[in-house]
Amino acid sequence: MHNSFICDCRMSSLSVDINTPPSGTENDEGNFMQEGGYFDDIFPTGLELDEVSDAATYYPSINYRFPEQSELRNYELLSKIGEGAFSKVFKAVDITGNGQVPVAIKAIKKKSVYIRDEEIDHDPEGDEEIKNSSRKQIINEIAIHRMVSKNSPHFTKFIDFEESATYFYLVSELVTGGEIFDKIVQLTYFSEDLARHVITQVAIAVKHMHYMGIVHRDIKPENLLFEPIPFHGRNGNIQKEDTFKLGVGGGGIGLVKLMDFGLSKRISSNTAKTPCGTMEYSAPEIFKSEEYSMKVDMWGIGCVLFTLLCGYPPFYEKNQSKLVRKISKGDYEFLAPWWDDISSGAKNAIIHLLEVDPKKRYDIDDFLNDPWLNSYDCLNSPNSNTYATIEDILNGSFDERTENLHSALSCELQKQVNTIPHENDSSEFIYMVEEDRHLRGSWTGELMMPFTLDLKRSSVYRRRKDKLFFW
Ligand SMILES: Nc1ncnc2c1ncn2[C@@H]1O[C@H](COP(=O)(O)OP(=O)(O)OP(=O)(O)O)[C@@H](O)[C@H]1O
Repeated sequence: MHNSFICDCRMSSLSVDINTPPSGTENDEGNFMQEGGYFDDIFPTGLELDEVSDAATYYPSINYRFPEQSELRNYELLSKIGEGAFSKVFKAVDITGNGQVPVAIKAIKKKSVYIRDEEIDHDPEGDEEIKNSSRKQIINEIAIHRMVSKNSPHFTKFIDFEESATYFYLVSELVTGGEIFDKIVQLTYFSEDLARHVITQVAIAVKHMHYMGIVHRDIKPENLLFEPIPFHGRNGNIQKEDTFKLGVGGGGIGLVKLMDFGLSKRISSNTAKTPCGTMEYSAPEIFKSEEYSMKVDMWGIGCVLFTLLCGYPPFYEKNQSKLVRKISKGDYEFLAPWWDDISSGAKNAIIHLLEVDPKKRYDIDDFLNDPWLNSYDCLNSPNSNTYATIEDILNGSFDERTENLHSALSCELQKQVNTIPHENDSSEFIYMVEEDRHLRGSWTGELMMPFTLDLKRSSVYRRRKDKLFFW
């Protein structure tokens, strides 16, 4: 489903001047299409779906390097850096003079979103309804992305939005390290300190979301990106983690950012009912159709932590119904020899996260206070080069905000908590919901998101399984 993160920085060779807008599509103010769409107040580049659809015909047929470029107005796509089930993600630059820092653009083909809806909607009342529901999904993703990333470094920053006849374009901060998933593949598994470094930052991000009344619902290593820090594999071996430094990171992983809000949801009463997520990381209550809450994210954190520490996910079965049975019973093991050297503190944290009963499961504050999470092995080894050096600071791999994750945690949380709009005074979100009501057609409840069982890239698992087999 995802391509590896290959940051190819070559400029695309466009054969036309894409700074020149297509004729006949601008209004007097220079805005593309008619103003007044409900996106306009939320997103400066907002466009109305129907008006845009007609405009597609004005585009000259040009051989762009990427077809997604042809209808994109303000950015030039440079290279493809990722792919989701229904989208392609590109490295791009703003061509309107609003900054030269490269950004990431997720181009979602509308048709694929509509087809996905058709597959899962049992009784669609026609195209319009499907379009509206898809649009609602996208609005939801953008609004949540925009809200949560405003005041926290642990999310990819939301930057902009464009809509054309064929695509939704979501513009966000470009994170250059790649996915944590690929790091697990590269290193096979992480030291406990590096696992703490990653999962603490995920927990801070989740705390931020939960405080805003938003549940992410798709926490997995593929949705965790990182800013790189210099990496020197032990003895030149790139598959061995280097020294971990508190406040800096290790294994080439610095700041960690949570992304992909496609399944995120604002839940007012702390509960939600729509089954969704990536199967291996989904909590048992989802399969049991019970009401579930913010605690599903805690299960996701548990699955990620387990995977970071041993290199394979806690639940894996090719057969989906067997997988569901295993998850429902919380049937996982700390298999020897993989878990022999992993501390009881780490196992204890996982046991509390992978607790089948959501009422007994850790909530985000319980996890942030977990003793294992709040201790670092490197602090107990006097000879190790634990802290950031001048070199780290000079080469930018030192992140002041996380100078000492151990103590910065509470300070960071406090800072974030102070800037989070409280549930009741989140006018932006309320506004979005109000605007949603203006959608044509009726909105008939939530979509059932399909489970995506994708272990194609889980070479981690295969590698571990092979090793187990030959052990
Ligand atoms: N801001 C970003 N910076 C760098 N890479 C990114 C960024 N956003 C996305 N990517 C890359 O593109 C991939 C796909 O993005 P994303 O997960 O948002 O797409 P999706 O269609 O929602 O995927 P999925 O099918 O998992 O839901 C990511 O896994 C990541 O490798």
